[in-house]
Amino acid sequence: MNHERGLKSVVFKIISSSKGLTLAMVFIIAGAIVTALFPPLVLERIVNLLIAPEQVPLNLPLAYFGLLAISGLFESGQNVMITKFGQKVTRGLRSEMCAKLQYLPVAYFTEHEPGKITSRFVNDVDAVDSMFTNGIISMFADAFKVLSILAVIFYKSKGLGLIMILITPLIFVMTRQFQKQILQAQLANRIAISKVNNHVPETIGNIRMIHTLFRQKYMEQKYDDYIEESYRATDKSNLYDSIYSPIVIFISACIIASMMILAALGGQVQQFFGITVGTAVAMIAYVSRVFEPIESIGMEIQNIQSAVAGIKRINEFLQEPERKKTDSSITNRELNPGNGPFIHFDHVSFSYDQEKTLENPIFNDLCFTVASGEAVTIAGRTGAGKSTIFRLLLGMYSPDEGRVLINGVDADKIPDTQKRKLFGYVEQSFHQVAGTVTDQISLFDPEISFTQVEDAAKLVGLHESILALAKGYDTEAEHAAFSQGQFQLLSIARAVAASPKILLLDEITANLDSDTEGRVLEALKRASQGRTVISISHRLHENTLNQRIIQIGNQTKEVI
Ligand SMILES: Nc1ncnc2c1ncn2[C@@H]1O[C@H](COP(=O)(O)OP(=O)(O)OP(=O)(O)O)[C@@H](O)[C@H]1O
Repeated sequence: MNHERGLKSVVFKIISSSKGLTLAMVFIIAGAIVTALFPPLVLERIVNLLIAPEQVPLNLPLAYFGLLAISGLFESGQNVMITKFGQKVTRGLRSEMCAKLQYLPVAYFTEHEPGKITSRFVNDVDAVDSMFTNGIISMFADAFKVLSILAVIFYKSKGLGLIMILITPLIFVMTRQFQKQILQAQLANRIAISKVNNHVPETIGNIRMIHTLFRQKYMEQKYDDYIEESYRATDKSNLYDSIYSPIVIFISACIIASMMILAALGGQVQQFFGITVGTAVAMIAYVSRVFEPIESIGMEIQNIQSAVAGIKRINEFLQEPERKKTDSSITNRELNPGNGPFIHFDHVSFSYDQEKTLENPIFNDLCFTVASGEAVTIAGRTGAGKSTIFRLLLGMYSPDEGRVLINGVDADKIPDTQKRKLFGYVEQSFHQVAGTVTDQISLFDPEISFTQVEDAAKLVGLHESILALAKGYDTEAEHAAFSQGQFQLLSIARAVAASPKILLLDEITANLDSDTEGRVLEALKRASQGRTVISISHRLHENTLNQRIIQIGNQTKEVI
């Protein structure tokens, strides 16, 4: 499956997978636009009959109320459908982005802060949602509403239609100006409020220093300035808000009054503007209906504008290059140790920064082998590249030159499906997942049975402690009061649960006291039986597993 495509094609895919919903939405929007035009036309007929004077058939007022009700229903339906459609797009987009995450190379996660990635999923997707629910679709619906009203007015009276066509863009420009001013004031208010919110904890946190250095007046003044800023901004926003409506009412009254005056004039003007009393009533109804969608279009444009940046960022995220393809034909059997070296770093050169590969590589022509069942320790100063060796072995990165081989197979070609049966990776600290104690060990892997989970816990000596918990293996991990050492044992159990051939141990006793360290090392000895073990250690004098040591770190040709 290709996940390297832009937002546009993802949205098209979501839309085409929900054709029924899209068609229903288009139908309901069209219904809302058309049905809103009818009630004033019926009113026109009623008034004309009353003026005639003629009997008004009962079905006309009934039709008027019926049409108003249908139009209201379509209007509500439109809102429901647009929201539903927006939710559908948002859900589809989030799941597409989540799938994309799985295909990104490890480097992406080191180069981008977690907060920023999360913000793509939360704020930026919300921006797309608001673009659909309160932006582009409603904007088209409102634009059609305005156009259809103008068309009916033009059809009824050319002169009045022309006046409306000339005035509508002016009303739109005025509305946008008001909205921009209100938005600016609201933004200024938000900034002022965030300053106020920061100021309070800052004052509390530094209260002793403020007293000692006699800065009370200064802090008080700053607080007053911020709330004054917020007060002014709110005041401005309220002012624009409160004068907009009377202005609109005044303009609409002026339009209606001038229409009526022109319609009442005689001669040539009468021909151009002339309307019946009934039509005049209908025109009044139409004019008052045209302002609402114009105001909405302004807000929708604003929503679209503020969504643009988020949409751009999501687009970039979706188009991020994905990690190298693995070879799905590689089977577990191919990774069973054979005659040659089990692990082979074959003249490996590597640098994280591709542009500086030649100037400053982490490894330059690194060579070493590890036999099956052997236990080795990688040693070297901080930053020498010990963890990088693990990352290359796990296939997270590819060497710039040379090959990293496991039983003759390139490590970066090994598919994810084989990794757990091949590697058990124990890190310095335990990373808990949401779930039970069993889940901590199995990591929700359906191929790991409960017996395997239990065996792993027994192997590391945790079985009894787990049974002592309120719900044993079914205890939620957050309610299991494990010590740091027990968490590290859990980490080893997790690593060996799938019976991997290779154990990678990254400074696993670094954060433990000597007593706990002893227990963990004992568990480790048991877990290492029959496996190839590579450890990273700073404390070589404590190399209790009596392993061969591979020293790295002089950045020159290294053959070990
Ligand atoms: N994702 C990364 N992107 C760029 N540089 C990195 C990345 N990870 C590590 N490095 C750099 O590569 C070098 C080797 O890092 P590595 O973590 O392999 O060292 P280490 O020997 O395990 O260090 P330590 O003993 O401190 O854990 C360091 O200079 C580190 O800053």
